[in-house]
Amino acid sequence: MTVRVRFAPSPTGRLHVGNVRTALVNWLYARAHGGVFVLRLDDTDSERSTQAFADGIETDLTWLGLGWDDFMRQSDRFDRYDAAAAALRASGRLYPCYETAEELDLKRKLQLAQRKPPVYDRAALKLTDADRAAYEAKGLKPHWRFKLDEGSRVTWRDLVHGEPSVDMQSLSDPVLIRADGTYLYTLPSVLDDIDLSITHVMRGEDHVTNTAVQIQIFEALGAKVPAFAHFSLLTGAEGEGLSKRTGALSVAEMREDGIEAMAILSLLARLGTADPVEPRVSHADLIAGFDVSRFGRSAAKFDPEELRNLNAKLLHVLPFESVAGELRALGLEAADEAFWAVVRPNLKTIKDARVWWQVVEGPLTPVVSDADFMRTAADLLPPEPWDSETWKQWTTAVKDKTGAKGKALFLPLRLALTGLEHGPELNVLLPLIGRKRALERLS
Ligand SMILES: Nc1ncnc2c1ncn2[C@@H]1O[C@H](COP(=O)(O)OP(=O)(O)OP(=O)(O)O)[C@@H](O)[C@H]1O
Repeated sequence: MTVRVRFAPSPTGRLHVGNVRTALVNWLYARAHGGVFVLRLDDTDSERSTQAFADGIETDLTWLGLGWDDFMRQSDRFDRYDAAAAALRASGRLYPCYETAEELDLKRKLQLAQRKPPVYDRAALKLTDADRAAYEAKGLKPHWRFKLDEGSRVTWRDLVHGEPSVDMQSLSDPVLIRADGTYLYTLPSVLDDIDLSITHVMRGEDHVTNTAVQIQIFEALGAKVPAFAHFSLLTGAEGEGLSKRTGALSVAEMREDGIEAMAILSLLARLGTADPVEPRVSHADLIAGFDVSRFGRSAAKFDPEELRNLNAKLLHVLPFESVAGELRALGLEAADEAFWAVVRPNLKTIKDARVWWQVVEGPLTPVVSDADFMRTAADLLPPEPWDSETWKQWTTAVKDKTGAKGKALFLPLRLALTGLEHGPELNVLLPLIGRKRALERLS
């Protein structure tokens, strides 16, 4: 059996890290099992879904390297949903209800006052044809509820949650179709999963109750029920919930800030597991380290500070080939492997490379406090070619001549050569700066 999984966001905002964690576990599960990863846009809500957000989701996934093998868009499939709804009506599992929101609210309040669970009382099932005709004559349109098989608990084997079990008597028959004829998420999602032959539905814990309901819909439609995995939801660093609509912790913003896709993925692949977070340099590395059984049920916090630290750690080990494109995009076309090897231990984000490129290439304003000292140092600069020994030879000569040592020797030279107090090791930086520019800066 080929594993087939899907990531199904609604195009109502840019992806946040919680969405991406769900996309990532699906993608990794597909790749680790030689399976198929489907991107499905849940865009039945035409008021909040936009093409721009759909494009944004594709841009984000592509940038993250989470490519999809198949694509589906719910707004293309209303005929299919209508046909399935008709079949459910015919079998008596989908029934029309005419209560207004106010009436339902009142019912709930009464039930709560009587210490009863606020579950829909199925009054609509008792309506006669004449009652329904009377509602229609008043211009009322029905919403449609799925009749749950309330006799039993629904239980399933969950790759993360063990064996969750939902008491169906505690649930109201869910509305599948609103009075304006639009579909809620529940039914289209099941039909898409059936038609895409999805074998594993892997999503956030926000869907556990949906799953119990959807299992009954799969069964009512005579379809095979897929396996499920519900991952704990990621929160922000303070435990706050995430929503695409607020735009917080969006990957688009992280990319703007110069964070590496692999840093985001490395962190998300480990949050919610007991395994240590470590930088992964490639997708192949992530796949090799992936094990769905490592994910636990406790909520996991996403800390932007942890991401920034991991990003720095990752940059320190990334080979030049992995960043050549990014350096070009920053306008550093001539940056080469030697430059990368020298500067990468000093980077927090790739954007910092621009600072060091300017330190190497100039122009910069040297900081010179003692002109005589610099003149002496300039006179002692060895002839080229330079290598990583040159700095030591030169500073030893300057020390012997001037008597300066330690910080008093190195800091003025660094300030003159780079304009900055800190930075890459000068033994490797000096050969990149070269004799001509070094002389200009010392004088
Ligand atoms: N905080 C989260 N952590 C992990 N997964 C999440 C989180 N929020 C949503 N998801 C998952 O992302 C997928 C896409 O969900 P959805 O488009 O509803 O995202 P959302 O952020 O809740 O959207 P919106 O804010 O627009 O309602 C679902 O599988 C959902 O379970």
